[in-house]
Amino acid sequence: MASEVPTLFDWAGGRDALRRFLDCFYDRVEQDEELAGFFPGGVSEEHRDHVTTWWAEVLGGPDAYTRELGGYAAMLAHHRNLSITPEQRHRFATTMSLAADDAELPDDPEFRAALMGYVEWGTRLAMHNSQPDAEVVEQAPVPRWGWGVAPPYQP
Ligand code: HEM
Repeated sequence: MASEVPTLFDWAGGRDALRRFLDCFYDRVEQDEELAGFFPGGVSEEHRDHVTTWWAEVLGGPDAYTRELGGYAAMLAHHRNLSITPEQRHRFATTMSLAADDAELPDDPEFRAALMGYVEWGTRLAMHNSQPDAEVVEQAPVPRWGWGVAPPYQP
């Protein structure tokens, strides 16, 4: 039954696992010649914490980004005018895949396909919205990502 399918948040291992993932990611970003320039002085504790809260909500956990951190509009505002290039977007996305390995997130094909589906979607939107002349959707709910076509196989 569909109601028995776990959320991606629970499958990942909850907030602690997502924080581990994002720490591995931003530790790589800080050393990356393509991406480090976005975060002068390094990626702050506050940034790591806020982005973890975002990811938790997207993957089906608590909706704290919406309730406490300004929701979609706040996230959007952080990306405006960053002028992300296709090369930077690609590096960002592939670095997330490496960070998922570093953090030892579940490596079943279904989970990783769903995770990287969101990364591909999110980075393309971030790149679009970051262009100085972008037409953007200012108000939208925080997305809720699911398993797509391949939930865990449960005989
Ligand atoms: C799946 C894709 C992405 C997600 C989920 C994401 C998530 C977020 C969130 C939630 C924030 C706001 C944090 C807060 O509330 O304090 C943020 C800020 C930021 N993001 Fe992203 N982001 C993505 C893609 C990108 C890309 C592709 C880049 C650049 C290559 C980028 C660069 C930044 C920067 C520089 C900030 C901080 C801006 C500031 O503090 O003014 N993001 N991101």
